Formats: sequence, structure tokens, C-alpha cells
Amino acid sequence: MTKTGMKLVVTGAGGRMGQTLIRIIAAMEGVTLHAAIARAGSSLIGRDAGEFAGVGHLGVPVTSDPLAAFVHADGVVDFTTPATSVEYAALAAQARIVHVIGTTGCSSADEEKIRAAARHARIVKSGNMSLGVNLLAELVRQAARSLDAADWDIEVLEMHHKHKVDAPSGTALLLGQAAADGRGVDLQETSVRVRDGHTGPRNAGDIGFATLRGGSVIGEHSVLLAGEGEIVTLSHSAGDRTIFARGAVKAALWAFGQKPGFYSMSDVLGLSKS
Ligand SMILES: NC(=O)C1=CN([C@@H]2O[C@H](COP(=O)(O)OP(=O)(O)OC[C@H]3O[C@@H](n4cnc5c(N)ncnc54)[C@H](OP(=O)(O)O)[C@@H]3O)[C@@H](O)[C@H]2O)C=CC1
Ligand SMILES: O=C(O)C1=N[C@H](C(=O)O)C[C@H](O)C1
Repeated sequence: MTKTGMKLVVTGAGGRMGQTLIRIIAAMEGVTLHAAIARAGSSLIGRDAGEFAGVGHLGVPVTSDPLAAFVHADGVVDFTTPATSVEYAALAAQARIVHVIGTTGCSSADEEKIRAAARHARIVKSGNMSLGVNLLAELVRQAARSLDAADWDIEVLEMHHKHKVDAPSGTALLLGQAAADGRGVDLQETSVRVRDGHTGPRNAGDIGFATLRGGSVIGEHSVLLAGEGEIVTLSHSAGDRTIFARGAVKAALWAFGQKPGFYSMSDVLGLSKS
């Protein structure tokens, strides 16, 4: 039986998230896999997306032509690289469709280009698409607002698998931003992303980051609020990549009903900004 619903394109189809998305879209009501895109020259071109993702034949051969795929689609779910996501945002704007961007490690120049594309596309971008992490960000914002920066030091700790190429993770930066928002400070001016050598004592008000990489860890994040004689730790553990894929599909369905613009997972999930 042919599946109906919002027609989604999965990019980076052979990647860890690409394959997870193909499986989730095949299993979910209300969405259908319209196309799967891989890099030109990839050995996946021409193969059936469902077959290599392990869910059986879907009748969707992988291609390397994003524009042809976007033109007749309703949305694209994109976990690739910053340069690729910038290129796809421009194509999504041309096609006037939804673009959900999970890609992390974007520079401020990349962000500007993506926001420009959001004049015509409905873009949802987040360093973490899971409900749990976005709830955690709200809790961090509240804790940072409640605890005096003169007495409480904030450190964001993350660990990911050995293949991850960007640091700090998109999630760590999202959590650092939530802490900065809670304190009413600029993250750029307060963040300490690396420490090495004779650093001197910690400055009150700094928001520190620490990065660990190894093995197959999907995503571990903790925000430590350290005071004199006590530490409050707020944390999230990802046990499975489907939490990101389900969140991304939920974002696509939500954005389908919105005007062109740039949105976050906080908008999608309706989490409080108060
Ligand atoms: N926001 C969130 O919730 C989450 C975000 N992420 C982020 O998503 C991104 C992808 O993660 P992950 O799936 O683990 O990474 P992978 O490396 O497994 O997948 C990336 C995919 O993108 C493809 N790709 C890269 N460059 C191009 C290009 N120029 N044209 C077409 N395809 C391209 C790769 O193809 P090839 O192998 O041929 O290079 C690969 O299939 C990362 O930035 C990661 O941090 C990950 C999980 C959750
Ligand atoms: O690269 C990953 O794997 C992940 N990337 C995202 C990030 O940079 O925070 C989200 C998740 O933690 C997995």
C-alpha cells in the first residue's frame, strides 16, 4: 500500500542520522519518504533507501540531485555538514519548502546565510532535536537565572563518539546559550571553550565548556552549577539516535503549517520562554 502524508527528503542518506531518519519516516504515520540524497559519486546512488537502511524496499532510489528532489517535496530533513546545509537552505528557499536542519558546527557566516534563506523557506534549526535536551535547556535557563553568577560557576560537559567532527557539540552550545540567557549575558563574551596550560584562576561569570570524545557514545551532556560546598548537575543521556530523528520529523510536520521564517525546537515544542 502506498504511504501518504508530508513528503520528506532525507539528505546525507547514508549517514548515521540519514539512515535513522529513513527508518523513522518509514515507520511513522503522516509522513512519507519522497527522496533520499547522497553525495555525487557515492556507492549508494541508485540503491533503494529502505533496503540499505534495513526496513525493506521503499521504492525510493538514492540520488545526488537535491533540487530535483526538493521541487516536488514538502520538506527536507538534513543532518549533513555546514556547507551542505547552507547549500540546501538556498535550494529549500527556491522550492518554498520546509527545511529542518540538525547539522552542527555552523559558523556565524553559515548561520547568516541560513537565516537569509528563511525569508522564503520554513527553517527549523537546532543543535539537538530531542524533547529531553530542549526541556533540559529550559531547566538550565531557570537555574542560571536563580543562582547568583558571583557565587555559582557554570560548566558544560559533553561526550560523543569518536567520529564526531565539531566541538563543542551543538547541544553544549545550546545549553551554554540557555545559561547565558538565564543570566542575561552574552555567551560570546563569557564562554571559555578551551583551557590549557597556566590559565590562572577562573573568572566569576565565565561559562566553561569541556569536550570528551571516544567510542560509540551517542550524546552525553551535563551542566554543572558549582557553588561553595555544593554542585547542582543537570544532565541528559541519549540512548538512541531515534530521539533526534523523531524530533526532526515532528519539527517538519509543525513547520509545514507555519509562515516562512527561522524557528527553533523551543518553538516546535512550545516550551516556555518566560
Ligand atoms: N541536531 C541534532 O539533534 C543532531 C545533530 N547531529 C549532527 O548532524 C550531522 C550529521 O551527523 P551524523 O549523521 O552522525 O554524521 P555522518 O557523517 O554519519 O553523516 C553525514 C552525512 O552527510 C553526507 N554529506 C557530507 N557532505 C555532503 C555533501 N557535500 N553532499 C551530500 N552529502 C554530504 C555524508 O556523506 P559521505 O559519507 O559521503 O561524506 C554522510 O552521509 C552532524 O553535524 C551532527 O553533529 C547529529 C545527531 C543529532
Ligand atoms: O554528532 C552527533 O552525534 C550529535 N550531534 C549533536 C550535537 O552536536 O550536539 C546532537 C547529539 O548530541 C549527537
